[in-house]
Amino acid sequence: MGNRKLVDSFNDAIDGIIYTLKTQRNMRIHFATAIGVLLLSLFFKLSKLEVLILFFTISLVIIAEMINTSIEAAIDLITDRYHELAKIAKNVAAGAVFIASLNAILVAYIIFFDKLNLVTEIVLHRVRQMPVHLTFISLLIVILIVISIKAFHGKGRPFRGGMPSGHAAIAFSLATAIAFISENTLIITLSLFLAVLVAQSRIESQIHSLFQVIAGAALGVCITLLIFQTIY
Ligand SMILES: Nc1ncnc2c1ncn2[C@@H]1O[C@H](COP(=O)(O)OP(=O)(O)OP(=O)(O)O)[C@@H](O)[C@H]1O
Repeated sequence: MGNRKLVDSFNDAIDGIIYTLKTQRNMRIHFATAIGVLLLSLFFKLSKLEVLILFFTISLVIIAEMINTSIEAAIDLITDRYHELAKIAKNVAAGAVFIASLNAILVAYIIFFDKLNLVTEIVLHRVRQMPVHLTFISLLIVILIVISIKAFHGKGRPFRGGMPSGHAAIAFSLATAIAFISENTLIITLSLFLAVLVAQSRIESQIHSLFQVIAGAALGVCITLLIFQTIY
């Protein structure tokens, strides 16, 4: 009987985690980020202490999100009307998640930045030295895919709708150029973030589909890469 109760408690706890994952978009983002960071950590020689800090940081964000969800549910149980105290309770809980997430960004930056910067330099150098014909082939593949899809679903003008997204092409072309010029992980991350924002805004405003944006981004990257391999 005692054993069964323990199993029940485990099941309830896991149900709680699954509920949060199913209902909270932020929790899905935390999970995806945690998986990405853990995968990344496999490629670097982290010390025991660094791994421990990583585990604690990931746990802290997930625990904060779960307590936030729990408080939201408790408040919604008490009232579905506007109440200043309900607002305070929910905002404070959300603030806790925000602090845990900021801490996670700081920890990731401190643990990975130096290691990533070295890898960035090596990767950029290798990509630049890559035989030009490989980039030409990649570009040709992207162009053929774009033309084929345009032939079947052709609509839109070069800078408004249709295939591919011109904005995504330019944004990712600039991000690629910035990567080669700066060779700095932080600057590359920030410029990629801007490019992704541009792409996301095209999808959100329903001017382009995800696929059109990806095609635009691929074109932008390939063309800029070619320029850097041959001219710059
Ligand atoms: N009953 C209420 N009275 C007053 N303000 C509320 C109430 N319910 C929600 N709010 C406000 O709306 C915000 C969002 O609350 P909601 O319950 O929709 O959480 P959510 O969208 O899941 O947020 P989170 O992204 O933090 O998980 C709260 O932070 C609070 O400012």
